[in-house]
Amino acid sequence: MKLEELLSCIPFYKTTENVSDLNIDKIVMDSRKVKPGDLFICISGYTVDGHDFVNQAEANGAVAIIAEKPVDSKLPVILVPDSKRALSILAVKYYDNPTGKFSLIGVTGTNGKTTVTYLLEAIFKLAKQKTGVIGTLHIKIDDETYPVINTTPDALSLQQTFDKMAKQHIEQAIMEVSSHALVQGRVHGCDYDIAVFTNLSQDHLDFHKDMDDYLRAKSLLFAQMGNHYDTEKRKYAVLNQDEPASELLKQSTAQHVITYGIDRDAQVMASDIELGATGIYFQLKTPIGNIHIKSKLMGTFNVYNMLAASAAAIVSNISLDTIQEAFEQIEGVNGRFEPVNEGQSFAVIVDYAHTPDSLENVLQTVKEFAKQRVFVVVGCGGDRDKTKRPVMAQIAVKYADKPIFTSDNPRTEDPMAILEDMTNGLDNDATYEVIADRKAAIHEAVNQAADDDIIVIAGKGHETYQQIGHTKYDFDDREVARQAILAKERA
Ligand SMILES: CC(=O)N[C@H]1[C@@H](OP(=O)(O)OP(=O)(O)OC[C@H]2O[C@@H](n3ccc(=O)[nH]c3=O)[C@H](O)[C@@H]2O)O[C@H](CO)[C@@H](O)[C@@H]1O[C@H](C)C(=O)N[C@@H](C)C(=O)N[C@H](CCC(=O)O)C(=O)O
Ligand SMILES: Nc1ncnc2c1ncn2[C@@H]1O[C@H](COP(=O)(O)OP(=O)(O)OP(=O)(O)O)[C@@H](O)[C@H]1O
Ligand SMILES: N[C@H](CCC[C@H](N)C(=O)O)C(=O)O
Ligand SMILES: [Mg+2]
Repeated sequence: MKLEELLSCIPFYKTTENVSDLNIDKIVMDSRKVKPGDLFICISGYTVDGHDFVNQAEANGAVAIIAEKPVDSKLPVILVPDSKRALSILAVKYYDNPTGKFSLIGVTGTNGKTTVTYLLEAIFKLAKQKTGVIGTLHIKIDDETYPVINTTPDALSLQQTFDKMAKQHIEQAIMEVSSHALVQGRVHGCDYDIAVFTNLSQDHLDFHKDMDDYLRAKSLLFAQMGNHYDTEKRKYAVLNQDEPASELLKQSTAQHVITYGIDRDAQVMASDIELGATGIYFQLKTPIGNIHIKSKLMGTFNVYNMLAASAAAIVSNISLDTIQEAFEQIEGVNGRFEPVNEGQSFAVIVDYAHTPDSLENVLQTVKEFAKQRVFVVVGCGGDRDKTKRPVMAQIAVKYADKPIFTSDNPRTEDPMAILEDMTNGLDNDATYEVIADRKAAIHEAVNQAADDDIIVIAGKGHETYQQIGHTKYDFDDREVARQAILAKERA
């Protein structure tokens, strides 16, 4: 591509020399990945500054540099005021605005994003649409999956993925949009047709100043929906009416709003909810009719997830029959309320609850049908929100008969210091165990469990590693639990 044509989307840039004859192969933001002919864009990160790697990009064959401050280079340098902002705009231009070529749903909120995207994928697939999914579990294009580092990828990888989706004729893309991504502009230039909000509760207060700041981050998704009132392709904000935070999101969008809820009057509602030990039943009331829903998912929180997905599906012209059938067919989501069953006489459930609200929801759900004791094996991630640690410990002690505090992903923190943050505020008479080694903690819970007890192993869900320091070691809660059960049976 001609560099000048690519740059036509950027106003008032400056160049150190004339670039009108220059062609670039592709845009690259990591100097280590530059190949001859590439354009290297310098991004100031949280860890390092991409401007410090210009020489490496040059040595790897870059033909030009985009920077937001002067750099020492023999190559032509294009100076922009904000290279992170320029990155997303250039990526959209380079990949020819891929999200204009299919319908795009963005899902944001503290909890439930992965679940809602999974539900929507199942619905659209049943409606015979070709789907693309981007989120915590993977990138999935039709039936092909690719690994991910972030829930929402950086702007360049994102537009590249969308381009791949467009080339494979994806009709409906569904993605999780994290608050980090919104603040960092990773989704600038995405043309959302529908933006879905699940809920807001405490998380990421290491990154966001306070809960207001966190909510403001979420509101960016709704503010970024374009202004199209085209009746052929309406845009919708799907909001949780029972969630006070939705009020600000409503104010943030100029688009149509469709609400869902259980407690307060909404356009898409659930009533006559029955929460069983093997699933949920409820009446789904919508502007286009009412249906009965039967699902193997568990807990009131999953009723909310199904409401959010139903509302987004309805405004995408999916029939109620399809929604009903999709929900009935769906097995659990990978690592969310996932049972580990080796025929043992007690239940083991692996869940991705890593926030106070999700932990409370899961334990409440389990308590509702527990015949005997509830165990919880839980820790908190290192290099993440420290303020959620004592709250999660309080919740564990409140709901579980046997809380066992352990390590999640300690990352660069001392595991014992994280455990102290968790347990420091607990009452003196609180009963719990601390076993820092996660494998040992899971084995202990399994060994102690008697008939009809329930063990919840929370926090890591689908993760197949444990990050200690900068190293990721193989670790899968489900596999470790399975081995523990088998070892107990052998003993
Ligand atoms: C705090 C944060 O958001 N960090 C993200 C950020 O990393 P960073 O700013 O540290 O990047 P950096 O290492 O300083 O690099 C800066 C620039 O220099 C370049 N570089 C670097 C080294 C080199 O040799 N050469 C070079 O050119 C890099 O390619 C980059 O362009 O930009 C990276 C690329 O986009 C992200 O992968 C990374 O996410 C890290 C892995 C992360 O853990 N993020 C978490 C907090 C996060 O974003 N989580 C949310 C989900 C949260 C939730 O839903 O609960 C998510 O969307 O994943
Ligand atoms: N609507 C909900 N409200 C509260 N808790 C929920 C909800 N849906 C799921 N959960 C809980 O949160 C955990 C994570 O769910 P899910 O992976 O769907 O959320 P997420 O928003 O994608 O999380 P992440 O921010 O890590 O990507 C689940 O394992 C469950 O414990
Ligand atoms: N997207 C979340 C995932 C947390 C998962 C939990 N296992 C942890 O490591 O804290 C984060 O990066 O904060
Ligand atoms: Mg997720």
